[in-house]
Amino acid sequence: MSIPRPTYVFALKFVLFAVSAGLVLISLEDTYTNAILISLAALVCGHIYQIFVYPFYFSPLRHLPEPQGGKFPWAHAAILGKVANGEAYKHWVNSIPNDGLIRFRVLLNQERILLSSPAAVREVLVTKCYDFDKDFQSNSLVREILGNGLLLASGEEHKRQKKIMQPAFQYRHIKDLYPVFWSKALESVDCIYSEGCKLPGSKTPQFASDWTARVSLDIIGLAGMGHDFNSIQDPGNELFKTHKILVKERPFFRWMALGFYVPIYWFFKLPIPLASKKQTRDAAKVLRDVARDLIDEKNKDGQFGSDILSVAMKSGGFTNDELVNQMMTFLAAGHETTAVALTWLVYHLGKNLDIQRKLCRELQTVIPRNGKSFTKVERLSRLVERNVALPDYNKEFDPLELDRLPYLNAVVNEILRFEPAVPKIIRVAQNDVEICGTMIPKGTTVMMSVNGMNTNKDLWGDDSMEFKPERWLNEHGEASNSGGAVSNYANMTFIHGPRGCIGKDFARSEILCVVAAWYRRYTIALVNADDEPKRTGYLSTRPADGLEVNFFPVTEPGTNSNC
Ligand code: HEM
Repeated sequence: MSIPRPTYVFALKFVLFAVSAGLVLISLEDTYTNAILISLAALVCGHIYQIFVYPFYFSPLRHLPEPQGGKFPWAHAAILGKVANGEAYKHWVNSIPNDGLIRFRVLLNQERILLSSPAAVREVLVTKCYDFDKDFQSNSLVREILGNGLLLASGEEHKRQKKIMQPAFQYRHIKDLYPVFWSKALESVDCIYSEGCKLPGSKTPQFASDWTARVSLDIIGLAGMGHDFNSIQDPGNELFKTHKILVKERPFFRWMALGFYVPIYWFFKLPIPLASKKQTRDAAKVLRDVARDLIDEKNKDGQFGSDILSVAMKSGGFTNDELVNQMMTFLAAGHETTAVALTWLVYHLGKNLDIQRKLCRELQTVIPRNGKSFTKVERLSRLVERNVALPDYNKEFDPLELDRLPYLNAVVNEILRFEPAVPKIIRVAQNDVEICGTMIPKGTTVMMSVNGMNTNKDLWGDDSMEFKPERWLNEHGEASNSGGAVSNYANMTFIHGPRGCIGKDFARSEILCVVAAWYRRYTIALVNADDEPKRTGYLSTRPADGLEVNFFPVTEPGTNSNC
């Protein structure tokens, strides 16, 4: 169970103190005016102490390095509000000299800690994981939509749920899902061809984010719960539209951002009719009903597939309501994140056409044009292409082979490092607890900058700010698992420890399949290649304009290959 932050506790104590001081005076002197004046004075003094005295003269965090600026009343929140989600933390981690901890302040000088070293991150995420919990306010708001699933559960309840769900996400099970990932990826290739593929020179661009959302929703629907949302074929269908309402950052979710600075939770609980709140709840109900029907169906006919829901049901560890909560959690945590990662991949390969060509060439050596089996023409064209390994032409293509393609894996690892879909992590100290020898008072909010750590020069080398898949290859062109980083904690994309992303292998394999299918068949060119896209989003950060691209078919390997 999380707790409110120190400032609110402090303010509450002073209100109580002021009111009781007032009551004592009323009973002693019976003069209401004096009593009210003294109560007010106590309140004002308390707040002056908390805002102007404590953070600078008494706080155990006062000696830590701070970013520049930070003027009253907004303090460093003024900077956080001006730049895209997570960008200020990234800058601070990479520019402020520190020993692993940075202090910053938000509205009315409330103190926050930003972690910047592997040792500090390790303490919070691994060795003292349950001394820190997720943010009480945002969790409570999101829990109304998703239920108390794995993402939001705390303490012992979280341990119980993770133990039951873990087997469904182990790689030995994820590899059974490759055919689902691959068939959906191929379906999107065909649909892009009929809806959006352009011959060179024609100009009707597509939005990359639209295709990444469609393909990733179908994959999480089918591989997660055995249900085809059919959004690749039919983006106008009701379920796709409903899911869009849920993941779109409506004002409902923006309240969470405000909650970082002021205690909005209780206000939000008041029965004030807000259109966005109702719309989000209605959309959640539709999806919960779909999940409930699927569970009932599976229970009735006893047919369990290889999807995550079936595996969870077979474990027998969850009630039906808990299963619904888990499905809502996977739909929320597993859709937008992979869609965003894929969109950024399209952007960076659009900026780096040489990387795109190298990837395409690797894919053409092993994947048949139709993604299934090699045709006679392909066999012939490969014979004329020199230095191309000859695949076994009689075999159906097995998507598990993608795991063995070094450049494809390097490109996917690099996009996950360079553009982590979740750029910042928030925790709240549940007790007075030390991080790297500094005492952190109970209730302090602790931030981790995922994109800051992922691009830190000290951890990744001087080229840390470049998009460079080659860092994931050794000198023989074979896969290198660390990407050259000096610590395991340098790569924070899926974080670490007991609360690390359970969908890590699922997401990687899904992205691998979609990228292989798309770049095997298309060159994807940015419409505005010279513009840096504006970033938007509170939970994940994506290109604000949806990223306009053109899909051009690549020619087959042979003397005239265009990739
Ligand atoms: C590129 C894709 C993804 C990224 C970058 C990502 C990242 C993350 C991160 C950073 C967390 C930790 C959040 C926190 O503790 O504050 C997390 C947790 C989680 N993710 Fe993912 N995720 C991805 C894909 C997925 C997928 C595909 C699924 C499910 C199918 C999934 C399910 C979850 C769940 C259930 C948790 C909570 C785990 C726990 O608290 O024990 N994620 N993810």
